[in-house]
Amino acid sequence: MKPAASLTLVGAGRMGSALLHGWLKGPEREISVIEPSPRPEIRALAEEGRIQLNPAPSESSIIVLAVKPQQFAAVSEQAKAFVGPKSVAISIMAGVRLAQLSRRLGTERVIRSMPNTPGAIGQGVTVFTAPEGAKRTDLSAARELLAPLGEVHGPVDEAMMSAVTALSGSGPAYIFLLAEVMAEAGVAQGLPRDLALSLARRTVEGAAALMGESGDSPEALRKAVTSPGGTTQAALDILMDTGGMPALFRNALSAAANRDRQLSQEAD
Ligand SMILES: NC(=O)C1=CN([C@@H]2O[C@H](COP(=O)(O)OP(=O)(O)OC[C@H]3O[C@@H](n4cnc5c(N)ncnc54)[C@H](O)[C@@H]3O)[C@@H](O)[C@H]2O)C=CC1
Ligand SMILES: O=C(O)[C@@H]1CCC=N1
Repeated sequence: MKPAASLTLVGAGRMGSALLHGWLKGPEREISVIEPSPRPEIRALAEEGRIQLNPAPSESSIIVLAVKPQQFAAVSEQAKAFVGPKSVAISIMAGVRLAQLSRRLGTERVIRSMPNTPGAIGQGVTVFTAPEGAKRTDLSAARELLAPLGEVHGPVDEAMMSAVTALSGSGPAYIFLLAEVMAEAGVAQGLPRDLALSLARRTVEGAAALMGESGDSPEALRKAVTSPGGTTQAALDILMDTGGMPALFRNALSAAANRDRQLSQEAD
């Protein structure tokens, strides 16, 4: 089969590798990976001839930037060598704005996106934004590239991206923390650690799967667990009290969104 348009991934860390694995399951295409410290699995893919690792620069149809935002200024000098008039650059970096991508990469054809780690198993959600007047082909390239990670929303107004990052980009960490602290609280109630961790994990996994399969709202599902005057109500009276989860999450998301805005300033 004829390889599709060439694709260059810059940075094959946690998220870059997740993207790469999705692409390798899709239609055949020429994929280059720029990564100074490749993981063994990336080296193995290069040895199998499925990707080209650290090739000499040449114009690529699509360049995906998956390095840390703090590395972007330095990396852009290198990445620019893969960008030409026929290229579209898609960033998954937190904080780095469309205008900064354009300026550092020397092209107007840029897309800013925010995926999340469940994308590694195709269960993620990604939101993207694009400059006004972006080519339809660039928007569809972004949708196609991000689809292996799961659901894709966009293009949205760029002003939403800090909140998106705070909610769904960082969000999986909040859920993992929930499993951790539920397990610790079970230990405090006298359960053996292994059993507490296993109950917390299965509860988070099962609740997420039920939410997905039933399609019911989180609120309806919560109410279905809560017998009036029962045990759940006793716990929720604490969790939903002033200073409880609603206030904590408002503050936490505000801190994450502010950090995203700070990263934008640092990328200047
Ligand atoms: N981890 C997450 O949950 C999410 C991360 N992101 C964004 O994805 C980006 C990458 O994050 P992670 O994958 O977590 O970080 P990571 O640290 O796992 O990956 C970054 C990779 O970039 C490589 N790198 C460093 N200098 C390079 C260079 N000059 N050329 C090419 N590659 C270079 C590093 O060796 C590393 O493998 C960040 O900008 C982050 O904001 C976005 C959504 C979710
Ligand atoms: O923590 C971070 O900065 C990145 C962006 C969203 C998830 N991880």
